Amino acid sequence: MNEYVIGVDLGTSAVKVSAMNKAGEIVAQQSYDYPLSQPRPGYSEQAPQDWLYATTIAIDRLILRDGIAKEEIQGISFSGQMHGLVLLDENNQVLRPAILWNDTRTTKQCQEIMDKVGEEFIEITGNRPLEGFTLPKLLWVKENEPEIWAKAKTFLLPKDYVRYCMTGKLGMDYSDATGTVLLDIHQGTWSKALCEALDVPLSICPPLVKSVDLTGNVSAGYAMFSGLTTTTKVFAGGGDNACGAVGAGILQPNMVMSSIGTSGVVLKYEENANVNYHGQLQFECHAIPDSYYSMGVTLAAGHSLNWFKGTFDSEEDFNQMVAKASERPLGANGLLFTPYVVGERAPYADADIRGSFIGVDSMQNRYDFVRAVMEGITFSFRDILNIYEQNGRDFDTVVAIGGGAKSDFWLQMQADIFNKKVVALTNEQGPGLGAAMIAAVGLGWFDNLQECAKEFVHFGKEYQPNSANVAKYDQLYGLYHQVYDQTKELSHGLLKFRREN
Ligand SMILES: Nc1ncnc2c1ncn2[C@@H]1O[C@H](COP(=O)(O)OP(=O)(O)O)[C@@H](O)[C@H]1O
Ligand SMILES: O=C(CO)[C@@H](O)[C@H](O)COP(=O)(O)O
Repeated sequence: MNEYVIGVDLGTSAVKVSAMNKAGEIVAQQSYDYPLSQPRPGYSEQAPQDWLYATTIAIDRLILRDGIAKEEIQGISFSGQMHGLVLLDENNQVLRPAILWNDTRTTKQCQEIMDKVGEEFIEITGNRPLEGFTLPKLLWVKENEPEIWAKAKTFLLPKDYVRYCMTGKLGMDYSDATGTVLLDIHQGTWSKALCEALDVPLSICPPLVKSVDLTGNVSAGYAMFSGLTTTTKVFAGGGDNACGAVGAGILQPNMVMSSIGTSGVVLKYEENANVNYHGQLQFECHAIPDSYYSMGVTLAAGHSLNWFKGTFDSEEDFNQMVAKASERPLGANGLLFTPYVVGERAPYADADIRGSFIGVDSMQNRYDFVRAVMEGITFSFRDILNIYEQNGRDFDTVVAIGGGAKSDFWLQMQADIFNKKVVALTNEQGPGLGAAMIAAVGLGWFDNLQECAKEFVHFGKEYQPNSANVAKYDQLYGLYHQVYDQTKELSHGLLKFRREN
């Protein structure tokens, strides 16, 4: 009998499931999209049930379309979009739509946290309270929806909810728990001090588990619902960036990952918790036990390109659109774009900033705009790389993952804008691959994730910086970097206008 593990990558736009064998080969992949609801400026929600149905359909397609027998699925694990708040009542029923990582309604609650706890918050959690994180979302529900808050017994993150539905067991792994900013990163426990200071019951926090821990087998109920078998073991998994880093082989400090998914991430492996970026970057537990990572997040990376495509022409696919953009001149005929279309997290923690095109000229065409969007997203990654450099961090290789890494053109652009070697994976499945690796280690196929990486992670093409392009992009970046300060007041004024009218 063949033996497979399944990595479930629960993203913001879709769930992608990958079945892998012991040799680290991807034998089948399926995906299923789900909608995102943005009912008001700054709001971003999804229905947890959609994640469950989509995941189940995608796994069933592996069985029905790809011929994987249910008994061959030895283990399943997860990579999940981080920070999203799923609130459950005493019967573990969902109380309201999940409030996602890119929802920025909680500026007031973030301020309250700083007023009540101050700089000690960063000491305890390794992070500044930002709108995207889970704790401010809990405080928002408490303040704005008291009737729901009164019924709330447990909170989970997106992938934990799907895993709960599969196994009947509640739990959250450390890599995702850091992203709630309720975890004491030094003690490795939920922070009693923060719960007390902010009047959040400690009992609302689920049991903590390690990423590679077995959380249970597929339950009889889920087996009946899905057609899977109760012999399949389900392992905790991790936040998508922790899993992305595992799947991209970011297992030593000289390597950095860049991920262009819905969000954009520049991530660095950290050996211990004694690093301090003063809240400028996020600090998280890794899926690898007793390891950590730091990262800066661009809220709308792929989302900016997706927004542009959907708003100005939905017919073309990404490959066609990007191919035509690659034929436009570097610098898009004098057009700059800042990707702040849903606010920003790094390097500017500013929920009210919005994007801009600067230098619009009647001789530019649609593909200058596409190119400017791609360049602007990549400049925002450079802003984050600058923070690492200013903190004396040294690295030589950037491993690129996410939907954006499907494009050769964008990979070369990253090498040119970062002035670093950029490496792609042979199969761009960073987070899903990381999740499958967690299941493989959980099953005992390998002693640890580092050993598993030797078998499962395959680096592909390398992109070296082109010195002529590096010089031109340096010049443009100098201009890009001024746009935030020069558009901030205008952006804030426009958002205020929208809210008042
Ligand atoms: N062929 C392509 N070339 C360039 N960018 C692409 C391509 N396909 C997808 N993308 C970008 O990748 C994004 C999706 O990335 P993905 O990692 O799948 O997102 P998520 O995990 O957040 O759902 C899209 O929004 C788009 O911007
Ligand atoms: O908020 C963060 C990380 O802090 C995001 O990276 C989310 O985890 C969503 O990821 P994608 O859907 O873009 O993969």
